[in-house]
Amino acid sequence: MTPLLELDRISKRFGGLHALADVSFTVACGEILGLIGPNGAGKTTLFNCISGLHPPSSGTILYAGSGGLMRINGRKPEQMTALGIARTFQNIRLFNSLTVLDNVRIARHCRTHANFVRAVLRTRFQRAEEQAIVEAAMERLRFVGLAHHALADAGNLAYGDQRRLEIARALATEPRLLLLDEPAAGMNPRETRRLVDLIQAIVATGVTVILIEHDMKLVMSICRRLVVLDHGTHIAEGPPAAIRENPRVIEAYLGRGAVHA
Ligand SMILES: Nc1ncnc2c1ncn2[C@@H]1O[C@H](COP(=O)(O)OP(=O)(O)OP(=O)(O)O)[C@@H](O)[C@H]1O
Repeated sequence: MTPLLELDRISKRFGGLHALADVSFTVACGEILGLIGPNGAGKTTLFNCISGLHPPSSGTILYAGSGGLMRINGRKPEQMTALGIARTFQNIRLFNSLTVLDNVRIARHCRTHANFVRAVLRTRFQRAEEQAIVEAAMERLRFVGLAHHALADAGNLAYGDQRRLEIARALATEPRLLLLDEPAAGMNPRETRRLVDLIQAIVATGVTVILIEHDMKLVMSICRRLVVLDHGTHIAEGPPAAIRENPRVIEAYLGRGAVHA
């Protein structure tokens, strides 16, 4: 397997709380890796470390760049985005009063060369680039099935559509690694089925995905490999069938005694 991301003994402390303790695992190029664990296990904290929102307290994050694996600890979120790491959030973070198209256009700006002077002067370069941004944004909206809502306010979209808009926005940054934080939360079964198709279509384009999800049916069906966290520690890793039978995982989810019940 060719590694895209390697986490080596990542720890994160908030005061006296060890949200993550020595978490290590590797993500291969092109896979959908499921990251699961009970509430408070440290899953979102790990996404925050990888995406630069909260740098780890210790440990190393390695990411495959053009010259091989490089250490990316401590880079800011916009630098992580420029490296090709994009994410969605557990609580949807859209600009509700902007249109669906504008939400994606804003994200797209990280891949452009616009600057203040060009913007004020409205140079031909600037106008051409703006046009390219709109086209690229529309392409992402078509990809997630939201092109027909392009001019609607984001806040007026149905819940499942808002989640897919978040994904379109992340895709607009041209990621190599996409971190999806509970994308199926609050979705009905039909929306969840569409989400599964969408995630598979994203991976088919060459993007690697790490998926945090509490919907076990979804995770087990879409991921060939799972990593399980509990109380900030890595307790298991492997294919869904083995994880389902793993006594430490059963205990983490159901409590002591469940293993022998
Ligand atoms: N910014 C923060 N400041 C202090 N404590 C935090 C912060 N972020 C997370 N925590 C704590 O770290 C622990 C791990 O939280 P985290 O949100 O990463 O868990 P999770 O596995 O994503 O949970 P859930 O499945 O409920 O979303 C929790 O005890 C949480 O309260």
